Amino acid sequence: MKLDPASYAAVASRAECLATAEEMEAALDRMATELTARLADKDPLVLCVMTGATIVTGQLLPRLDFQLRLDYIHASRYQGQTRGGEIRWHYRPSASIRGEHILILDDILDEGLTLKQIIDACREDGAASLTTAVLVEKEREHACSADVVGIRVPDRYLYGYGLDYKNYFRNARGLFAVADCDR
Ligand SMILES: O=P(O)(O)OC[C@H]1O[C@H](OP(=O)(O)OP(=O)(O)O)[C@H](O)[C@@H]1O
Ligand code: HPA
Repeated sequence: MKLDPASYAAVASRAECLATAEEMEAALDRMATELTARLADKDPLVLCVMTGATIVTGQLLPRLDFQLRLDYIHASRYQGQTRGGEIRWHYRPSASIRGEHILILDDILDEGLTLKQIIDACREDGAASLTTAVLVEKEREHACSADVVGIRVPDRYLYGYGLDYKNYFRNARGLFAVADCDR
């Protein structure tokens, strides 16, 4: 569904900035340092979890100054809504995973159900090792944890840096929480 320009502007005007672009860049720097320590000698296969992880992947990879390869994996459970449902698999690169040191990159760990299913899938497909990294983690319980986290924020509905609100705002420069009335 499309958001009309007036509604788009109203959502943006009511949203609260939780982290500026500068703070998100600092989070990406910290992630790069931690991932370099873990993976620089592993020739990892990086899996970008589509679609939300496109921004963190694009911003993080140039900060990783070592040998790696990039592929993607696509499982989603929000479908443009603000509450998650059943996981839908769109692409699972099973044949490429066996024997590889896998780095799963996602934009957010919320309930953790998406990451848990992706971890289970990569184990089932024979990954040699698994490292997980998320740009944002909500302060709440999760079905699984991530090894590397960029920034931790309160449990509100977020957009920006890859995170969408009704399929919009992935390009927002900063991390924003929508107002309760927009949730
Ligand atoms: O921890 P969870 O509660 O499972 O939520 C996290 C997942 O939700 C979002 O994906 P979404 O299904 O919205 O697809 P998208 O990447 O296309 O936005 C996000 O990109 C994570 O993959
Ligand atoms: O807070 C969120 N915002 C956008 N996408 C999401 N997917 C899980 N949680 C969120």
